Amino acid sequence: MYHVKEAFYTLQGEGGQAGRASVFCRFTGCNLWSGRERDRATAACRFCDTDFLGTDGQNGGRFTDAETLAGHLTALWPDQDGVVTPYVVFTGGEPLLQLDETLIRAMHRQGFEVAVETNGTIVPPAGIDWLCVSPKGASVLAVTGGDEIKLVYPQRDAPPERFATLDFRYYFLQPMDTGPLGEPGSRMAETVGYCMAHPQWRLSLQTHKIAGFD
Ligand SMILES: C[S@@+](CC[C@H](N)C(=O)[O-])C[C@H]1O[C@@H](n2cnc3c(N)ncnc32)[C@H](O)[C@@H]1O
Ligand SMILES: Nc1nc2[nH]cc(C(=O)O)c2c(=O)[nH]1
Ligand code: SF4
Ligand SMILES: [Mg+2]
Repeated sequence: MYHVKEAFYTLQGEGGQAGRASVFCRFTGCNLWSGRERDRATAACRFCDTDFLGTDGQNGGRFTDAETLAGHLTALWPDQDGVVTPYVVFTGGEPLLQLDETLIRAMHRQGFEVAVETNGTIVPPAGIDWLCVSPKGASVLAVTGGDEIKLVYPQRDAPPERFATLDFRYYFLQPMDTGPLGEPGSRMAETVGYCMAHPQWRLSLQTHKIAGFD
C-alpha cells in the first residue's frame, strides 16, 4: 500500500531540472519529522516547508499496488502525443520510505523518467533516473553520490564543506525559506555570497514560490 499526500502537474521548481514539466507525487510521512508543529523544535529536520501528513491533498489517497498508482500519476501528464519524455518527481515527506523498484518499473513502463527528492538517509532502490539528495543537519547520509546535491543553506550542523568531496554531478545551495524575500531573516544574500566564494556550488532558487506556480 502506498500513501500519497498529493499529486499534481507542475514545473520542477528547484535544482538542475528547474523549469521542466513534471508530475509530482508527494508521499505521506517522513523519518526526520513527524509533520506536527508541536514536534518541530525537537525534530532532526526543523525547517520543513511542506505539509506531508495524511492523504487528503489534491489527487491524494491510498493505492494498493504500483500499477494503480502508476496509472493515477500517468493520467496527470497532459502531453499524450509523445513529443517529450514524461517526467515524474517522487517527493514527500521522505519518498524512500515508500518508493520501491516495483513502482519505478511501473513508471518506466508508462514511459516516464523517474526523479527523486530525498534527505539522503535511506538507500534508494535501483532504477532512479535523477537523484537529488538534500542533507539535513546532523543526520547520517546513506547516499554519498547522485545527480545533484541540493543543500538548504545555512544549516549549523550541515556546512557545505562536509559535502564538497562527495560524488555528485551538480552541487547546489538553496536558501532556507524563512519567510518572504527581503524580509529580515532571508538567507538569500549569504547563499549568493557562499556560491561566489566557492564556485563548486551553484544557486538553486525555489522558482515555484517566486513565480507562484504551486
Ligand atoms: C519537502 S522536501 C521532501 C523531500 C525530502 N524529504 C528532502 O528533504 O529532500 C523537498 C525539498 O524541499 C527542501 N526544503 C524543505 N524546506 C525548505 C525550506 N524551508 N527552505 C528551502 N528548501 C526547503 C528540501 O531540502 C528538499 O530539497
Ligand atoms: N514546483 C515545485 N518544485 C519542487 N521541487 C521540489 C519540491 C518538493 O517539495 O520536493 C517542489 C515543489 O513542492 N514544487
Ligand atoms: S526531511 Fe524533507 S520532508 Fe522531512 S521534514 Fe525535512 S524537508 Fe521536510
Ligand atoms: Mg516543495
